[in-house]
Amino acid sequence: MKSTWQKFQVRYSSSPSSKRWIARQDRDQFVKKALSQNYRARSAFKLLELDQKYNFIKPGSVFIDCGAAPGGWSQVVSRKVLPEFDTTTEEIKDFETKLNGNLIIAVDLLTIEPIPGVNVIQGDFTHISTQQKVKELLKEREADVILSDMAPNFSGQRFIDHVKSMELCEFSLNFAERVLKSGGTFLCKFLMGESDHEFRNNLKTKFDIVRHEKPQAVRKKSTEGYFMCLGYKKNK
Ligand SMILES: C[S@@+](CC[C@H](N)C(=O)[O-])C[C@H]1O[C@@H](n2cnc3c(N)ncnc32)[C@H](O)[C@@H]1O
Repeated sequence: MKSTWQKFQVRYSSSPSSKRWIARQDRDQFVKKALSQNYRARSAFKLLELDQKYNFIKPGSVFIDCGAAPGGWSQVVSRKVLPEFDTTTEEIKDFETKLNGNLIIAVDLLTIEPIPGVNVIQGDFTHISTQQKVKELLKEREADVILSDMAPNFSGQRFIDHVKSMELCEFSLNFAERVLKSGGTFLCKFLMGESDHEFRNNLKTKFDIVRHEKPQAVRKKSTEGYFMCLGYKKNK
């Protein structure tokens, strides 16, 4: 039986650009690791590396994963805090009690195939209506961890992509300020450029620790970076 990746190769391997993309994927150690460990995206290894360094994915917590499709990061969270869900193939009975206080919410413009223990919302995170759906799922709880791996559709123009990416960062920070608990964690992807230092300075007024990270799974030539923010200073 063919894997999803093999089926993709058969369907999309005709144009030169897709051939180049497929060749790059074939050489990529993180694509291979993702396939062998059954992660939907190589980006899972970015989150795994950051969690290994900062240990912020802890059981009994509320996680919001913005820009979650196809679901690699939510898989990482689910596997760590709900390991028993990952191995079961049976229908999970008594679902609520087995969540052990964990609440994982994944949001994306695109559809996300179900992930054990993860609540999926399809919608634009920059829209109030989508954020409202997240708040409804929170049921008055505050979030321990807000993740944003949101990326704009790439225009190929570095400055434009940077600006759009910083806009998404602003939206996720704005949301975080409303639902993140004191001491909470915020992790946000951005594309480096002229204004990221401004955003970083703003983050520094709101969190005890703000680090610029570039995990190994980020491609060398990419301008992508992450702001890892720990210790949210609520009401400051
Ligand atoms: C790099 S991918 C995320 C990969 C994901 N972390 C994973 O591990 O599978 C970026 C995602 O951001 C989503 N995105 C971009 N803008 C968005 C928005 N305004 N609202 C919700 N999702 C958005 C895209 O649809 C895309 O799926």
